[in-house]
Amino acid sequence: MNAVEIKSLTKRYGENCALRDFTLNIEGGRVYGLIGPNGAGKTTAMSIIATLLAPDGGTVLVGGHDVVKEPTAVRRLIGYMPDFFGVYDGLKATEYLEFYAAAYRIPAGQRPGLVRDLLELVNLRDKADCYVDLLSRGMKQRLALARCLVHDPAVLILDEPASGLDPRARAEMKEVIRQLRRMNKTVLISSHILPELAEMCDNIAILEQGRLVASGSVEEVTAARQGAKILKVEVAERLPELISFLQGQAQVLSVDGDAGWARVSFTGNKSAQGKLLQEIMARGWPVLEFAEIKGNLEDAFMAVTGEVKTASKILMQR
Ligand SMILES: Nc1ncnc2c1ncn2[C@@H]1O[C@H](COP(=O)(O)OP(=O)(O)OP(=O)(O)O)[C@@H](O)[C@H]1O
Repeated sequence: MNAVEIKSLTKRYGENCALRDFTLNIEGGRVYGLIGPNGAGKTTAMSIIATLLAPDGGTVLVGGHDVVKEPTAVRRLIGYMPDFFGVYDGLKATEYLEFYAAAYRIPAGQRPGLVRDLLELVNLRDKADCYVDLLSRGMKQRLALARCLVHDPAVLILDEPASGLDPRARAEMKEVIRQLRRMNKTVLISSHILPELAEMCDNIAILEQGRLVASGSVEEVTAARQGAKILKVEVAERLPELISFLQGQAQVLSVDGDAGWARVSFTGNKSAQGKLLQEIMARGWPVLEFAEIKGNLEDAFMAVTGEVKTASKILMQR
């Protein structure tokens, strides 16, 4: 059964269309990653699911309840962690969670046990008596996640929970999310940290300029992109010139040279790859490496988003 059903969701901010006909079904008990570059519409989509923002069109159902018509029922089912949040000064971690437990009308007798369990879950048991404003950023993020779990929601909406964390804090956050999956929670998590999302998520959805451009299991999305392989072309000199040359070639969707070599999104087959290599060599570039990079989530992301940019470029040229 789908825990969240997003259908033809549209949201505009004035002239700016932040979500365009966005449709996605999120199966119960699974972890979904929402990936997209800055401004893709991830926070907008999550705010609508969390009943904090009204859509301009389309529907979102959480546990069968409409976010616009039945916000109270939806709020009972979800825990939402925004990408930016504050913690109250002068409260200890335990008091902070007890405050939220009271707000959710958890009976007073149950609160101490619940708070202990939540602190245990997010690995903050030894910080129970620490003032929250003195916790590290990673600890605050985990405490905020514990806060989202106070009312035992079935669905968690986590907007960039690992942003700004160092590698150790990210690993700890990742472990908590794995634990949520074991607890059979449905989790929608947004991030820019693609390889980490791949490890944590069952499924991914890629948003670009408010549109869903790919969704499915990590493996499916990667396989679907096989039509657009990523080639690594490394040359000893004249890289900018090579990039311009490649951009003008048939079957090249996009070229990125940020890593010191050309990352080419290429739709041709093996023989077309061979021809491309011959062309490059015939023009005198000293080729150090010419290889197909095995697909992973990051490549899929690059290929997909590159494709969208290319598509928009083509449309604009018409
Ligand atoms: N309150 C607002 N008023 C006007 N425009 C907004 C508002 N919030 C978001 N936008 C615009 O809507 C688009 C989508 O923004 P959104 O924050 O949803 O993207 P995002 O994918 O979460 O980005 P990021 O990864 O940078 O957080 C952007 O173009 C953004 O500038």
